[in-house]
Amino acid sequence: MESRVAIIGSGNWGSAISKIVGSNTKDSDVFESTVKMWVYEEIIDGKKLTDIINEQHENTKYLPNHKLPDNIVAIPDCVEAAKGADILVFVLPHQFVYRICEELKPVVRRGCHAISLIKGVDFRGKELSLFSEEIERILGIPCAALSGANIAIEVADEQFSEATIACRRIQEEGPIFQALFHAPYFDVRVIGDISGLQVCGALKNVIALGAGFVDGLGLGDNTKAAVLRQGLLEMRLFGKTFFGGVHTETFFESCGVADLITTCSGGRNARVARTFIQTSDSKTMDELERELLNGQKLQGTTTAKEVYQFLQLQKKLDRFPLLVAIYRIVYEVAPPRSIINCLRTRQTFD
Ligand SMILES: NC(=O)C1=CN([C@@H]2O[C@H](COP(=O)(O)OP(=O)(O)OC[C@H]3O[C@@H](n4cnc5c(N)ncnc54)[C@H](O)[C@@H]3O)[C@@H](O)[C@H]2O)C=CC1
Ligand SMILES: O=C(CO)COP(=O)(O)O
Repeated sequence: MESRVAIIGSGNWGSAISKIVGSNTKDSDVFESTVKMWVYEEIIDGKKLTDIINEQHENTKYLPNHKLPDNIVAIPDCVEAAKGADILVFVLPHQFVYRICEELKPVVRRGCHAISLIKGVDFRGKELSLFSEEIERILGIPCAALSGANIAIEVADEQFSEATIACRRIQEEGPIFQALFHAPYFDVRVIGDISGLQVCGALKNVIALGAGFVDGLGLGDNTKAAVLRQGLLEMRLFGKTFFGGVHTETFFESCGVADLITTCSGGRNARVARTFIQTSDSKTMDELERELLNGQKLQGTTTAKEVYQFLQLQKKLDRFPLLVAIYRIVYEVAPPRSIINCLRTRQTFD
């Protein structure tokens, strides 16, 4: 029997990936053609976003000027979208995942598989977990993860990108997820390191804030490269310290260094962080996110806070100087140039 796919989320990345998923399920022997996509309902110019997507086949708010395949069907109720699915694709800003999973719990059927495209960590209380773990825990189904150097608009424009999928049973699940996500312009490699892949996806968003600060300060590429180098080291240390089975090789996949580079150059986190430094009227990152992103969500700011609080609890702040410096610039009005101090190997006084 063909597998039924549902996409949970329809923002900038959710809409871009729905182009690939819709095209791969259409006329497939493996997947049912129709893909239900949960859309957080909004009214755009007096019309429901779900109606716009279903009539115009375009998400005019989150991915304007890109046609979605007509077998992608927008559904405003997440329970309705997920009911009966064999594969659930989670692609929503990380702050909303927990609530949605709780809503889906009663309808997710046994034998269903999930894959998380979310970049972030879950920190509530004392435990820090990855979203594949949270989805598995709440819904009781296995969850893989996809991450890579994938600025949504470039993927939607069909510019060549690589991506990494991590799953536990590579032989069994790998080909299914490849069939769902691989495209001539979206080249997917499958690995086994689920934790490493997600640590990369979460932390690179924080490092990208640092890269944005460097841009905003008018510093050059050498300084930015220093931020990326230190960032990559802290990403690896974080993964190896707090999660089992994290491999150094993962940091050389698309989900690792490649995503770090792309996010630090063209991503939203870097862009908003740059403006944060350059604006003269001391706006907060949250204010700038609302002003600049038209409803899209920054993941780096919340992740910076979650990671900082976790490291504080673990008494390991001193081992992650760059992550700490970025947190303090965003939340404790530390001078932006303090980012340089944490890159120095010897104390100097400017
Ligand atoms: N945009 C990109 O280039 C990429 C994003 N990602 C990751 O994918 C995940 C999803 O990101 P995007 O699709 O870009 O989302 P987005 O940044 O476009 O976020 C907006 C989405 O959040 C929804 N939303 C707003 N308020 C909500 C609420 N109260 N409850 C539930 N949903 C609500 C909106 O309807 C919209 O679908 C994130 O973890 C992100 O890091 C990964 C690769 C690329
Ligand atoms: O994850 C991304 C690219 O791979 C997108 O990064 P931003 O959220 O900073 O735009």
